Amino acid sequence: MSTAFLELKALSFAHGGAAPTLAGVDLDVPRGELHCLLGRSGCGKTTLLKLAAGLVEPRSGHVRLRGRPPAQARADIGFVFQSPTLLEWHSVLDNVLLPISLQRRPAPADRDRALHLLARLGLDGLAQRHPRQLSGGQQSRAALARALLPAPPLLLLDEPFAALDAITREELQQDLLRLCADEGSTVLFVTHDIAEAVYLGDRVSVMAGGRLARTLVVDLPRPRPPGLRAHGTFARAVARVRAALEDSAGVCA
Ligand SMILES: Nc1ncnc2c1ncn2[C@@H]1O[C@H](COP(=O)(O)OP(=O)(O)OP(=O)(O)O)[C@@H](O)[C@H]1O
Repeated sequence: MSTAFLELKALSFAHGGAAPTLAGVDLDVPRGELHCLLGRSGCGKTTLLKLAAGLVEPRSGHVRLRGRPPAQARADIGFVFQSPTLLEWHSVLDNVLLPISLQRRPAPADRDRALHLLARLGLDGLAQRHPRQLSGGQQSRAALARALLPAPPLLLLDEPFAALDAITREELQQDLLRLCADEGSTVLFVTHDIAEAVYLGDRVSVMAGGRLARTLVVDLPRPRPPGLRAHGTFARAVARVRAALEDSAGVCA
């Protein structure tokens, strides 16, 4: 019996009649883990997240979230895909409340939680603005607040900070770690940034050519101490993951 919270088993997928995009992917993510996926462009990371979210069906193999297929566990999954979109005609607060208001009328407690998350993500005072009145980084924060609002047990994040400057990105990485620790979320996080994967991840999986080439444990303290990025242990962890990524390069088409 598997103890995985999220289980991907012998997962294969192809877009239309094309060659497999994913082939034989096995991954067990335990509850509370922040698991990063790294890999060259086109190796299948987004496709893997879509399978985990139940947005597409595998050709073979299966996904289970606490033993259930994702289609039966939608309420337990929050996601932020690349270039998160907010609804232009809604306020920031209403955008954050969207996962609730799609199901029922938000209660005062939902509103309080939305405002709390916005404040935690540095957006106090912007709740009544419209998305076009926010910077790109603020929009990313609002999209993250929206994904976190229902306190989903599983968060699927596809390069959510890719468009941001380095400092905003580091702030959001810290916010994400704090919020996930508080909420007990399990996270599958796609990134191209090796340092980001090492800073965030309990483990990092390297994808290549539609397969998981290697999974490495990140042996750094939790919570991440201040100044960690300047420390030799961090540089060594980054170098180890970089070497795994370079080793996998020959596998990637
Ligand atoms: N809708 C689609 N129809 C056909 N092929 C697709 C479709 N979406 C993705 N692909 C192909 O599937 C492969 C994997 O795409 P995917 O988006 O999963 O890669 P990725 O690793 O997330 O890439 P990136 O890092 O550039 O976002 C690519 O070769 C891509 O061209």
